Amino acid sequence: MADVREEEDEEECPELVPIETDYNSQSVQIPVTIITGYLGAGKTTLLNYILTEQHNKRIAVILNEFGEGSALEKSLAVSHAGELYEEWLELRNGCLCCSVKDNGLKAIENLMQKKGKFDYILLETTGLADPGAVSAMFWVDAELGSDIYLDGIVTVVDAKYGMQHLTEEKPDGLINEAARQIALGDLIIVNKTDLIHQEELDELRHIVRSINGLAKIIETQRSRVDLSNVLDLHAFDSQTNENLQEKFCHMQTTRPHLDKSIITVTFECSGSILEEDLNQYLQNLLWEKNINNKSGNPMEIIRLKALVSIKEKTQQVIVQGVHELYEQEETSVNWESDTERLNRFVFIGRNLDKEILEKCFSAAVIKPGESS
Ligand SMILES: Nc1nc2c(ncn2[C@@H]2O[C@H](COP(=O)(O)OP(=O)(O)OP(=O)(O)O)[C@@H](O)[C@H]2O)c(=O)[nH]1
Ligand SMILES: [Zn+2]
Repeated sequence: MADVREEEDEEECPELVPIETDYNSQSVQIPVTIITGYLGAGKTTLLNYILTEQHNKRIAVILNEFGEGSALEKSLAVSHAGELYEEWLELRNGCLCCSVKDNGLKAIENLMQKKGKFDYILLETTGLADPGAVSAMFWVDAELGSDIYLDGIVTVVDAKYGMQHLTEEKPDGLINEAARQIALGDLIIVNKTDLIHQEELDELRHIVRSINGLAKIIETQRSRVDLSNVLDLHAFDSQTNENLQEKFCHMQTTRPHLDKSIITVTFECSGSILEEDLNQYLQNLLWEKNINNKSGNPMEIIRLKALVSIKEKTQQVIVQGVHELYEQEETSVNWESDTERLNRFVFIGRNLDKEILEKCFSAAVIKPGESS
């Protein structure tokens, strides 16, 4: 990594080269951004756009074909029958590309060996993939976790067909893939706006927001989006803390728009919680699934973010969750005073009931002034 930088900066006076802590630290962590979205929404168009834009990064692109029988149409990919993954291609700006057939982890390991050659990974999922399962790859493997981190999930929505994808009924009450992809997005790109009228666009935007009350929504044509909106989002680590604080102020619980629809629920609750009680609350919700809504249906959490106050900890703790996986991380931010500790939660999922979610958490909280 250092060699690459030196080559680049060869002509410059060394004293003027800014010190980037990332490059100086022992192990450089490489961010991975997952690009998801329904079939044909504009994911590859977005990848190509990112690669050709000015970004001063060496980007590795992984095209992910988990479980898909059909051949990739990608002009970027090279096909070699019978091989797990395919040749690396050199792209513009020294970027790299490879196509992953089955085992995402293997491909990333392969990538890691070439780590010196790039500093960002973009992973395009197939249109029907559950980005939650893909993002889990970066959470379950601790060793990998030390080299790569999940930066964010970008969901591309087809402005013309998005509504149709979202309203499609699934058998046996399964979650609609298009809705799940929106629920998991940290950034949602509503693409192909050239193909629809403003009123349709407003309606689609409204539905997207009703599903995900947390994500930033951007409208595009040909997936042309300012790269600062896509890369380095830090959506899954404690650097989001400030960001999250600010977002909470604007965010509210959304109302369902479609049948069995996915919504966002937010709430605040003051006080502190014992770590074991927090784990119990999250595990009841995510693992046991024994917290039901008023109709008796278990709540299904797809995405969760929270800022919590753990008893005896001076620092704010951030909780991140995707489906059954969750993680707590201490932030660098201290609580200002013991009396003003405010826990804040965002849940995105199905069959959610704000009142019940809040009540269950609140029951485990030690209110200011109370002793445990
Ligand atoms: N009219 C219009 N067409 C677009 C726009 N963006 C992309 N397309 C076209 O839509 C088609 C699908 O785009 P891709 O980028 O391949 O979509 P994808 O999500 O990667 O598709 P899959 O990988 O097959 O799921 C291509 O023919 C693009 O040229 C847009 O903003 N407007
Ligand atoms: Zn594609």
